[in-house]
Amino acid sequence: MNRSSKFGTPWSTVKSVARPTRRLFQNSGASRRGNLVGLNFLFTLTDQENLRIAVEELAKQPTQLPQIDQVPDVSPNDLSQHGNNNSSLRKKGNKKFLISFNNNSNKTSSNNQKKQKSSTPSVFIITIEDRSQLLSIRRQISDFIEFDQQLRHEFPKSRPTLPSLDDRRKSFLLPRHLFTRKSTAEKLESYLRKVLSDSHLKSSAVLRDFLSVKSEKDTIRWKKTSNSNSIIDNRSVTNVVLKPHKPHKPSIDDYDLIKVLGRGCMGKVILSREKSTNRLYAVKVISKEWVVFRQEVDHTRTERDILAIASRTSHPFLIRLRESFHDSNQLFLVLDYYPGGDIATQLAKWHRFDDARCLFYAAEIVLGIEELHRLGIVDLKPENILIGRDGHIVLTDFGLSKQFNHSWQKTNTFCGTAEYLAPEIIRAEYYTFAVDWWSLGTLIYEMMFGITPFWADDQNRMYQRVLEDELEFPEDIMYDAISLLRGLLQRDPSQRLGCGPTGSLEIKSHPYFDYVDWDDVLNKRICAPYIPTIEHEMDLRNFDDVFVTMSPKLSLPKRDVPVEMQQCFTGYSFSENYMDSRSVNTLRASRSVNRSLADVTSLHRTNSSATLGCERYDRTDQDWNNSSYDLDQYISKCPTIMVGDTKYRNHLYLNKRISQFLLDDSHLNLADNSSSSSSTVERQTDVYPNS
Ligand SMILES: Nc1ncnc2c1ncn2[C@@H]1O[C@H](COP(=O)(O)OP(=O)(O)OP(=O)(O)O)[C@@H](O)[C@H]1O
Repeated sequence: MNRSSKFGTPWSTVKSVARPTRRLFQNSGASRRGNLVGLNFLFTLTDQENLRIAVEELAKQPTQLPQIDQVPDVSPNDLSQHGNNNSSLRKKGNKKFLISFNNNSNKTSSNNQKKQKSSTPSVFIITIEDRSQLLSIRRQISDFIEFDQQLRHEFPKSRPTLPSLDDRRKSFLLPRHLFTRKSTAEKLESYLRKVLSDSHLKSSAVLRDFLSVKSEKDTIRWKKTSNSNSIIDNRSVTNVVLKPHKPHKPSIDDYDLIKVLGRGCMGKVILSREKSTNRLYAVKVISKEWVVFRQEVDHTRTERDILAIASRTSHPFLIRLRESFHDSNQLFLVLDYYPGGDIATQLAKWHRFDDARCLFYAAEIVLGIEELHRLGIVDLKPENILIGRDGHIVLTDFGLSKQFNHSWQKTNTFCGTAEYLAPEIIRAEYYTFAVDWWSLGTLIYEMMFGITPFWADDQNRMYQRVLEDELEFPEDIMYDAISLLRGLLQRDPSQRLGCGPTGSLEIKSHPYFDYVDWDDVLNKRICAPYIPTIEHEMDLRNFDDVFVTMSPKLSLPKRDVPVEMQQCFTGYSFSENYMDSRSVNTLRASRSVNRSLADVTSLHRTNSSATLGCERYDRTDQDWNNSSYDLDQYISKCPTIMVGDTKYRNHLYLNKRISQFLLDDSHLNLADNSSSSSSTVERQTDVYPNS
């Protein structure tokens, strides 16, 4: 295929250089030299038609063997000497041949040559062109593999798979007519095309990082804007004056509000369509007026922080926050839309679930809670479990720290999910991750029997029952289920299932889950026993009519939020698209330093990824550098949790400690730390300047 004609790009100007590029993500000296490295190709995300992509393999550099005329002449006598280890030359006509008299060295040398040949990595030139820019970067296969792994981590659900890049075996196995030999470059090209045509992937930080300028050979050229005929401005990127990129500031105007899906204490959740991508999201709208006058600022900030932390990990069973922003009256959380409704609505419809459904949901919820605990988050609200189109669930709406408040009675008057509260919370004692295992026990009980174990008409009576009453079961229940529920609904948290030294493993290895392959659960390889009926995109039958018939319009505030109170919401904005390379690196680093972090924080169940939310919290905050006072104040207001024998102020405090630890490069032993952090600082100042 003639790529020049296909893309109209000056392929002839691309020189065949077969030098291996630096490893991707590994910022070497060049990266610290200036603002060249790390520069992004800001291709027009919505302008797919004008996006041109090409991948071409550079000719391999010939293996470096000694030049024939550099090898010294050897007398024929030398050839007869046995045991001569040195390579010698024999003349044959005009030609000279390299001969070795030592079998071993002969082998080694040819092995070395082979090795050298095969270890010379292929280098691919990726060219991407849109209306205004032309990107030309060099990557190796290993870079693609690393990129694919990053995507796999960030987007476990949907992403194109990196093709098998070695097709030799297939060529023997497949009949000839079925075997179409695609070059590696073509395979990589179609892989990249798929990535770039996925609206989520193409705006991800991982892709942004992959397509950024990493070495001096990588270039971005700007086309002359006056001429639409794809004329490239020949100035190299190094001498173009770089204007800081100001990302689009998200607002509710980016969405068409369609229908109300639900309503809670905090506000409405509205099914909305993002105008630029045509995708549906659930936008949670919270009135600032309500937040301020009900003194719920901390709660709303905590919710946003926890959502941001959870979004980082792309866990299959945790809701994903796409972005958050605010205007003068409202706060907005843009979440993935789950069309199957929530478990509460399902229970209202079916009253109780069959055994298979209970086991299926229980297993997925266990993994969701496990992940929350790994992130240092407690306080799961189990009634907030949403069902996806495929029947799998996600946990949402976690992190309302109202349940962490010491003055719990006061919190309770605000909005309660009292049925799931663990006895230690009701007794206003310090509590640990154990509270979530109690809540899980309550939820499984409810899914099995259609009623919570200590249900009562009157809330106070319910608390009393939670603290005192015997746990009762209907007669026809399986022994394993009874044993699991007794274990989870232990009043003494230290005796509760899941709270021993092996943590959640205690639950996962309980006989109730005997036939569960946890790896299959995590990878969603188990078919959901119930698939919600959804006939078309706008089918809202799984949501309560009471909400669906409400007006999706944003209501105007009855009174204005005082100007001085507006600053409470500084830094509320978040976008998953701005997870910069620092965060990616930190995430990678966090895995490698997990053990030492656990030592530092005495938090055996918290993983340092918890820092990411805090990092975002810090870094999206425009005035963060001057606002450590605010954070301290914020932390001081946060309720306390117990982790082992240590008392902590909520997860943010932990995050801050771990963040500081991570930011101290000496612990990390990462080559790319210093440079990546500097690029972050550059970029962070651009994020939502007015937020
Ligand atoms: N991402 C989503 N996809 C589909 N429906 C959703 C989504 N998020 C929320 N909902 C619906 O909206 C309802 C209310 O949402 P949510 O619980 O987050 O609001 P809230 O104001 O925090 O409520 P709460 O009173 O529990 O604090 C949910 O029960 C669910 O039915």
